[in-house]
Parts: sequence; structure tokens; C-alpha cells
Amino acid sequence: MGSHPHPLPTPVTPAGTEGLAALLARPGKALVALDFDGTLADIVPDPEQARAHPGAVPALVALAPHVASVAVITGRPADVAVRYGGFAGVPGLEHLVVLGHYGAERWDAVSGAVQAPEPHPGVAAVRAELPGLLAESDSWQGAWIEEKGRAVAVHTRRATDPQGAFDALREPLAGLAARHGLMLEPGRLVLEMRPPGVDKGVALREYVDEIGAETVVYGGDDLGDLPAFAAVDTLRGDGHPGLLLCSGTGEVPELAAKADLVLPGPGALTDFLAAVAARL
Ligand SMILES: O=P(O)(O)OC[C@H]1O[C@H](O[C@H]2O[C@H](CO)[C@@H](O)[C@H](O)[C@H]2O)[C@H](O)[C@@H](O)[C@@H]1O
Repeated sequence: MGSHPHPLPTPVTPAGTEGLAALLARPGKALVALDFDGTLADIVPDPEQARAHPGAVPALVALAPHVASVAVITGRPADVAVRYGGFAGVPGLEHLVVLGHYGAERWDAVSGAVQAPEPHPGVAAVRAELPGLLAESDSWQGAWIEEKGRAVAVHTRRATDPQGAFDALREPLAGLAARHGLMLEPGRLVLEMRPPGVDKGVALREYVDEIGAETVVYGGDDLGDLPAFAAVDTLRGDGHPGLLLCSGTGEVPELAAKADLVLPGPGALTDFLAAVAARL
């Protein structure tokens, strides 16, 4: 162990310690699944400027040959995560899978294509009403719309009062979403209106079953990752070792409280993945 340049941080829970031990002992039976924004990519004020941390692709490339599968599970459209991540055409990531829109979409590196369901009609209705709603009050001044194709998001990170705008918008946007058969997905200073029926927990569980993974490592940073954390907890109850990583600097304490290991942001998380890969 003394020959490794990067130390391997220790999980703070017995379940996480068991999950890490299983990953190191039987990597070929492990799935490593990771969120994109805030986990593999640093948070930036403009979502269009988000890109994978420089350490992310090298860490995934180092891990991929040893494990059963590496997957990215994100709220982004799958093709956007692939583009911003720089995941396509990378030697070593020929089997990468990206589950976008919380699992509604799937991109795989083998085909290079995205599989997606029919668009939900509520998204077009919300899109049409949203500018009128945002013009109704000064309480959310500076909030702006991210067009996501199969969903619409309202960001407040660049609003005059980011948290105040987020809080003030939560109820009206929940109402707007519900009127059109959508759900409200709150995140880090973002409120997304999206079709129901899938979440990162459902997506993770289905993918674990599909590939027959024994051990599951999941890393996230936001409220949308809570269902995936819950899925890993359930899997642990069913005898699958699991390791829950939180990429966090304090913005989402709800997720950090449930993690086996909190790493301070994408740089630390990708260092951890690289340190694991170096031991395989
Ligand atoms: O599931 P994820 O991959 O974590 O995607 C969740 C949302 O991420 C993006 O918003 C977040 O990142 C932005 C860029 O760093 C940041 O400006 C924003 O405040 C964050 O909430 C993305 O724009 C959303 O569409 C995703 O749903």
C-alpha cells in the first residue's frame, strides 16, 4: 500500500467500508455509477459552461477495464452530458453508458445513439406558460429558464437573491408542473419540471439488474441523487455491497448525511476514483 502516491480515504460507515472492500476484492462484479454536474463536473454559474473536471475522464478510463460497468446517471439530456463530459470516442470508455433525464434517456458508447421515449405533452404547455409566470413577481428577479428538451428548468444561481428566488418559486412552479402532469425536481438552485415515472433510483436499480452487478458504487451531489442513494441502501439490504459517495462542499447536507464518504467536490471525487483504480 505504501507504493501508492494517492491515499485512499476511508468510508465513515461499516456498510461503506464493506462496499469499498468488495469493490477492491471483486472489481469485475462492480458497477460504478456517477452523477455529472457537481460530481464529475464543477458547479459553475452558467450550465452551458459546465465541463467534466480534468481528472474525470482519466479516472473513468483507469477504472473501466477493471469493473463490470461505468455509468453516468444525470438529470441532463444524455447527449448534453456526453458532450460536456467529453465521453464519446474515448479509448477505454468503449462501453460507457449515460442515463440522461434521470434515466428516461440512454446513450451508450457502443452505438453512439440515444434511446428516448416520446416527449411528454405537458412540457410544451409548461414552456408556453413559464415566461408569463416569471414576469409576475420581482421576488425571483434574475431567475432564468434552461430549455432541456424533455423538461424545463428554472435556475436561480444568478438571481439577485438566489436562495430567496428558489424558495419563492418552489410553490408556483410545483403548481404549474402539476397542472400539466409533470413533477417538480428541486436541485442546487434549480427547479426542474419534468415527466414523472422514472428517477435515478429506478434507473440505477434497473441497470444493476441488467448487468447483474454484485457491488454498487454511486456518487452524487444533489437532491436528485437521493433516490439512487436509497436504491443502494435497498440493494445493501438484499446482500449487495454498496458504497455511497457524496461530492459536497455543504450545499446539500441532506445527501452528505446519507453518504459513506464525503469528498469535497469533483476534484477530490475523481482523485478517489483514480486512487481506487490504482489499487485494482
Ligand atoms: O443530475 P446532474 O448531472 O447533477 O444534473 C442536475 C442539474 O445540473 C445542472 O444544474 C446544476 O449545475 C449547473 C452548472 O454547474 C449550475 O449552474 C446549477 O446551479 C446546478 O443546479 C443542469 O443545468 C440541470 O439541468 C440539471 O438538472
